[in-house]
Amino acid sequence: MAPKAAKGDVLQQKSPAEFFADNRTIAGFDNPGKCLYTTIRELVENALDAAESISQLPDVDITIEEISQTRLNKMRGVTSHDRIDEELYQDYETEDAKQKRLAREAKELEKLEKAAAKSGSTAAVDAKRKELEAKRAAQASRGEKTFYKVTVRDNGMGMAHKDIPDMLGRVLSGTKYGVKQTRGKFGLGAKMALIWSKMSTGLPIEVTSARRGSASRSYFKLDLDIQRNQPNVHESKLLDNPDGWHGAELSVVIAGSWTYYRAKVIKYLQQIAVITPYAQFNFAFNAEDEKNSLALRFARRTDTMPQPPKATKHHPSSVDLELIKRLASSTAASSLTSFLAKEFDCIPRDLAERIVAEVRCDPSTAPAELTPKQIVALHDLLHQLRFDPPDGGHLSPAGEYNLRLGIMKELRPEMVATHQGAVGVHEGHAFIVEAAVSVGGKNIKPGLNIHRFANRIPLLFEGGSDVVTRTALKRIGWSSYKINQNSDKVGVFVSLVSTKIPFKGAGKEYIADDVEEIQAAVRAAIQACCLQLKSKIARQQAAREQRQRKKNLTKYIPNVAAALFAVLETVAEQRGDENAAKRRRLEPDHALVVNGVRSGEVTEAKLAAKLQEHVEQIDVDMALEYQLQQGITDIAKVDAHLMPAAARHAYGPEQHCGVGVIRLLRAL
Ligand SMILES: Nc1ncnc2c1ncn2[C@@H]1O[C@H](COP(=O)(O)OP(=O)(O)OP(=O)(O)O)[C@@H](O)[C@H]1O
Repeated sequence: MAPKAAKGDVLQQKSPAEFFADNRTIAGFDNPGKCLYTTIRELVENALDAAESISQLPDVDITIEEISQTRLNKMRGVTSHDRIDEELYQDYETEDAKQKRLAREAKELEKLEKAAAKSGSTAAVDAKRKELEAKRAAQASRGEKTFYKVTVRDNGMGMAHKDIPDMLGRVLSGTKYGVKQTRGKFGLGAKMALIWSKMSTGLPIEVTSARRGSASRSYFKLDLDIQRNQPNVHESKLLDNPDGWHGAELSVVIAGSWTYYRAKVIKYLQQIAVITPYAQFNFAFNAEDEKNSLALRFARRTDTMPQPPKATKHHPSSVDLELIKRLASSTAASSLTSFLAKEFDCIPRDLAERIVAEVRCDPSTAPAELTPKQIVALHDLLHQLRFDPPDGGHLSPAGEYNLRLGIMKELRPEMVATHQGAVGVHEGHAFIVEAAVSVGGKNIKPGLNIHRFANRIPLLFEGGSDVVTRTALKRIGWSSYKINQNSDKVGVFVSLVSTKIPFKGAGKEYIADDVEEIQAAVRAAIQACCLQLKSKIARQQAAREQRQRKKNLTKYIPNVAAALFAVLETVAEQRGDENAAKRRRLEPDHALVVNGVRSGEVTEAKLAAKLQEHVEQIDVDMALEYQLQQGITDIAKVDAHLMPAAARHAYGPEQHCGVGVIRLLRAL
């Protein structure tokens, strides 16, 4: 007998919007701070997709306006009242508790001041004072929360007036579901921002948008009916578009935490500037208190934009039963043969005919009339056959040039190497891995600094589980490339592009480490960069060692000269002592030096100068020898011509040095 349903077990259904509202974490909307970060990120990525899809160099303006609870209440038409019963509030403190707290704080401060007097550093005292001040300010604001109006404006393709409500007010709706490399994929991001704004402030989203060449701009104020998963339009109108603007501007008011996520937001902007150096980002944080405001500009560094990604067809080895059914019912092809040739990648007509024969179907069968059994047979067959892999021509990697440029611009490393791997395939989807490894630079910590990108989105969270982090930490023998992974300032940049990135979760925060093909490609790309750096590092190390050796030798010259001169003086003074002279039979060269000391021609200063000259010579000889070892003598022999300063000139004497010959010109 089936178990009886408990009294409360009522069958319920959830709309997708309700599901994601209940499980915000899946989409990267964890706590208020993270929600602020993810909102910015989703809107910025939509802006970039929109500009790139029309081959427009992206201009993205991001503004965050801080809004106090009192101001938010005014916007919502809620009146703020004075408190009637203080004791009801979370921040209520009895007089007794307040006195105790003040005494405790004073004690803590006194202790820190005493320690500071001893150590001479007041840093800890200052930090404590700041903390107490912040606490006092929070108390004075009576636990008021802070809210943020996030506005992102772009110069992209814009949205059609009639589509805006569905695109932004219906979860799981979008234009990026095809087989194409895009930053967005799930049809969720902008709607999650709206859901969060509904949950935290109750305010709708405002959208202004225009398509290219449009005489009007669309304006919408809308929210999302979470239970029904459908847009709820508050206001819509068409405005004039006198300057022919195209793009979109979206504004949401949400709860957040700038203080805790400030660093992450800035890092995200820096990273997106690295991977999209052809975009310009203007960022402004407008605080309630002007002194806390911040403005950043990430200028465009190049007008060279990677070729935009192209939509491609499904690769036959990656399709599932449902997809075949869907394609069969929606295709314009009238026969099974043309269906296979038209709807799938890597199936030319002749192969399509052979497949149809193999599946034992009538080639003229209309795809929509395939029986469930025939579809199962076709599916099984497609997974058994051998097809050419996708060629990757539809992908749009950042390009080594852009990657290098972005890194140079943001980090200014001492050296950087880049590499783009060959096209790989995972579940029928082509992918390309690009990598860069840099050494040195500003604002970079010693050790491995790993930067991850997927479809040109920076990934900042869950790094520990990501394929790039794991590969860099565990699968690369850094020392064999003369890189010290603990003390050198190493930047590792890996960018993966594909029509399907195996993200774990809709929040797109990290890429699984369990896809062998991707793992191997990441490893190979990092290794290729390291190999390029190895010889540069070796050269740099040798030069450094040489400089150090020269420095050490030079340091001892005064002492050695003094000691040597003292010995020579002693020998010179033994002129009259016949027995001593007999005992000390001098080599002719040495006798010359001793005589020089006697005559005053050889002095301590002259000895020091000679030693210095010798050290310089060793330096030059070693440099030459090193170059010979490195086999770069040909480079040293390359002729270099300088423009004479005057039209009439004569050749001067040649100057020979260890590494080359310089012939000077004399103007006549
Ligand atoms: N700035 C914009 N310009 C033009 N179209 C936009 C813009 N923002 C959103 N859209 C449209 O709205 C759709 C839904 O956007 P949304 O952020 O919800 O999902 P997505 O970008 O498709 O996927 P994901 O959830 O992976 O980010 C997009 O597919 C796009 O067509």
